Amino acid sequence: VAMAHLAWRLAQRWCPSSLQVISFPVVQLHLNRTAMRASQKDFENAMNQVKLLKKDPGNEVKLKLYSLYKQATEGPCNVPKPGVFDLINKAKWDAWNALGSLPKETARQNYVDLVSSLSSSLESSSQVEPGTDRKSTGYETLMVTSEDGITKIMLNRPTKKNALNVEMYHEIMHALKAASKDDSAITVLTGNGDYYSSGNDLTNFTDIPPGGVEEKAKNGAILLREFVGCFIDFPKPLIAVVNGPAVGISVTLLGLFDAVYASDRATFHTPFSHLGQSPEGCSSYTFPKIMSPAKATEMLVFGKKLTAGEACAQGLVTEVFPDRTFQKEVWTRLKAFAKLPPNAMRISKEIIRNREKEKLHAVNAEECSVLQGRWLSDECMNAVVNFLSRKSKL
Ligand SMILES: CCCC/C=C/CC(=O)SCCNC(=O)CCNC(=O)[C@H](O)C(C)(C)COP(=O)(O)OP(=O)(O)OC[C@H]1O[C@@H](n2cnc3c(N)ncnc32)[C@H](O)[C@@H]1OP(=O)(O)O
Repeated sequence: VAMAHLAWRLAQRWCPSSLQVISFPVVQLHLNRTAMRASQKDFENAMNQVKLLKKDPGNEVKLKLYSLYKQATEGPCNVPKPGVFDLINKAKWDAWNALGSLPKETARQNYVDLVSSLSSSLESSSQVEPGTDRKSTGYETLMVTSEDGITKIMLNRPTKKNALNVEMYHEIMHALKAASKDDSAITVLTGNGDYYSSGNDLTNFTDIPPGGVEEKAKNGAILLREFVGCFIDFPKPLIAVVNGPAVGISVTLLGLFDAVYASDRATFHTPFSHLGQSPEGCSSYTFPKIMSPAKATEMLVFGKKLTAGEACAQGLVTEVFPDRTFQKEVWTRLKAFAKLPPNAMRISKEIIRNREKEKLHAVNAEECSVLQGRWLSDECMNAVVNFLSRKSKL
């Protein structure tokens, strides 16, 4: 009820017309002109594009635009948190604050990317020519764009640190299936905001079906198996652009990527024992192979959090970049990769991965079955309850 009320209040305040709503940060842009540096022109173009949007992008997107704008121009949230009853300003504050210490440059880039995806998605689909560069949305929890031979799947719940809710699992599977068939050469997974992903959304455990917790655990295991299976079978080069901290399943899956580029702000944390859970994403097989059994045990059993540099030294991360230049350097490199002959890349990936596939599917099935049992354990239930009742964080 509170959320519906908030959405209604936001709509009332911000939506007399989409231009009026979204032009709010444009005005401030001019006041903050001096804060702009290298990509000021792109940023200003993006602000202008926003004014030309024909359809209202919705409150969630407007909050994102607002927070990225504030972060890009003023840096991390620097104003006191509004009171609980000041719903609109609290929503805006929450969105801005959720960006944490995201650098101004990255916020500007994310703003430009977001506007770019909106400009395309909110126009008539008849303007999209088959075979040309395109951007697609229709996703609630992702931003998916396809250009320069790269399909980019961006996890897009920054206010929840890109935690994977059930909808996001389904949308990622859908986006991967679409990417496997589109005309892009490579596919990239990344996160919007200051986190890459905080892993499984722990509120996934709260929606109990009529069959009770057993049915919930069984459904979770089926979903997880299908989800991880999509990564095992993905046919094109799959690259993770780890823009910030990664937790849980967002870390374990990295063992199934073809390359992992990380900002030096990223950390890698798999606190399964703390959560009464056990490894997934085929990490019980890939991690010992990648980094040695003992190092894998430190991560997967003892929950040791690695810095980006440590993860790179262990072979989980391919290369680490300074956060300041991360986006620019990585995307320049990816654009060059995407120009390589796509069939050759696909075939080379196949020959590297194929002999492992059967094993990976078997490991996935076993991990899901073990996890199904863990989700019913007191250890796991207590950990989830503690998080949800704000008694614990990682
Ligand atoms: C069906 C398939 C299942 C596959 C299983 C996979 C296993 C895993 O992935 S295990 C890993 C699970 N993840 C966690 O345990 C992380 C829990 N989150 C945290 O400890 C903290 O939120 C954080 C350390 C990630 C960030 O702390 P910080 O203080 O910077 O920010 P917060 O105020 O806590 O977060 C903002 C906002 O986001 C919500 N949130 C963040 N992560 C999650 C999450 N994993 N699940 C649910 N909600 C999450 C957090 O509650 C805040 O929400 P509110 O603003 O509404 O309070």
